[in-house]
Amino acid sequence: MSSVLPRYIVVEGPIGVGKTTVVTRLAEQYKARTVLEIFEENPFLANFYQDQERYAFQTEMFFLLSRYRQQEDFAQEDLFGRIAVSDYLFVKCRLFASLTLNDHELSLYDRMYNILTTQVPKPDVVIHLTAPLDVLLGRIKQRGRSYEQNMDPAYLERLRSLYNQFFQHYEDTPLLEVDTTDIDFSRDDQALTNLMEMAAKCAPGTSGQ
Ligand SMILES: Nc1ncnc2c1ncn2[C@@H]1O[C@H](COP(=O)(O)OP(=O)(O)OP(=O)(O)O)[C@@H](O)[C@H]1O
Ligand SMILES: Nc1nc(=O)c2ncn([C@H]3C[C@H](O)[C@@H](CO)O3)c2[nH]1
Repeated sequence: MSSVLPRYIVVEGPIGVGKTTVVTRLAEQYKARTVLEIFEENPFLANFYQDQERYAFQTEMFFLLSRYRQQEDFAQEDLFGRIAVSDYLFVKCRLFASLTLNDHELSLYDRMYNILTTQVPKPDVVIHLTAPLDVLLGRIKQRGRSYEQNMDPAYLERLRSLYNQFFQHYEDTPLLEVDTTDIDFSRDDQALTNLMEMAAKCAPGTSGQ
């Protein structure tokens, strides 16, 4: 492929769809650097899955502040010559918060979110990965993180449709939507190459030729 590749690519989509898989495989194939979400550090996450109402605010604040910190570091690094690939958009924080927080919590949350979001670097292209609910549940089960095993399918479905709605109206950057039901990016090298070609065609100032 002789195309000019996008410099900063974000991969998004609901829980278990395969974001991290795609990002790490792209990073291997294109010697890119990664900006991966650090969810293991969130001390509230396992409790959140036990009792969402009680732990939602702490969980969302922790994700918001730690992602902000990570984006701040990323913005200061010299990207020259190297592609960067991330498994989240900053707005992910706000999407989850809108699902999990009550009205009072959300209005307090927004005061912080609206200040922080202005500083965040914008990708050249966003890849939105999709899959039906049963496929997501299957991947989450197969991955086997203990605290996710009793995830309410209704929660995952609300998140899935929130992502679909959000990207239907998304205009901030070029967008590529990919149904992953029958594509296994963890094994299929050609699928990964095709994905990068499509992303390059989408991004401004680049060409997939
Ligand atoms: N296209 C695919 N086909 C089949 N299995 C996949 C595919 N992509 C990822 N998987 C598998 O599904 C599971 C979830 O993938 P992954 O951890 O990459 O999802 P994620 O979107 O990053 O999840 P999270 O939102 O929790 O961070 C993993 O076990 C992975 O190996
Ligand atoms: N409540 C909540 N808010 C977020 O911003 C958020 N981002 C990720 N997650 C959960 C999904 C996976 O279990 C796990 C890894 O993505 O962390 C979140 N949960």
